[in-house]
Amino acid sequence: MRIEHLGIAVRSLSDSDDLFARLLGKPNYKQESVEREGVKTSFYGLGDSKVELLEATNADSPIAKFLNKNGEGIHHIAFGVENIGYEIERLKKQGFIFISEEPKEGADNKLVVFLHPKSTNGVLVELCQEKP
Ligand SMILES: CC[C@@H](C(=O)O)C(=O)SCCNC(=O)CCNC(=O)[C@H](O)C(C)(C)COP(=O)(O)OP(=O)(O)OC[C@H]1O[C@@H](n2cnc3c(N)ncnc32)[C@H](O)[C@@H]1OP(=O)(O)O
Ligand SMILES: [Co+2]
Repeated sequence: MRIEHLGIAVRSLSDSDDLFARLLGKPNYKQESVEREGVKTSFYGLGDSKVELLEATNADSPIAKFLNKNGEGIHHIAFGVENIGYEIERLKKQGFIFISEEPKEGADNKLVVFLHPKSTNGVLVELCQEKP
């Protein structure tokens, strides 16, 4: 496993794109919406990892709920894995709780699943695998 990306919840993608481009000294390499998750994302490459900015696209989005409760900030950590099915089975046997055990299409050509923060010390964990 490695840290594939850090997800950061933001209120305005355009304002935060401006901020992160200045912070990291380079522009984002893509924006992509994932309607199922109710998010619009913006990605920055950072060595072997990425920063994923997340703006809510509707009021029911997990990002809208998170922003209402916590304000802007780190929303999740995503671990990159080679075989997501294998990791789901391995972690289930260890007692970890998945929000859904079915990998779904994420952003940036990935299959993704989430572990519930209640089973991971209050941190929302995403597993992601490159789409075959
Ligand atoms: C773009 C696709 C993909 C990618 O390719 O990278 C993404 O990153 S999508 C990112 C957005 N999608 C998700 O976050 C999906 C997974 N999340 C969920 O399913 C839900 O957010 C949740 C974690 C199940 C919580 O939903 P819900 O129970 O409806 O919300 P509550 O507000 O009632 O929270 C319950 C409980 O959970 C705590 N919580 C919520 N979000 C987080 C978080 N990001 N990190 C840590 N803890 C979180 C919340 O504080 C509540 O705790 P208690 O108050 O103690 O009960
Ligand atoms: Co993510």
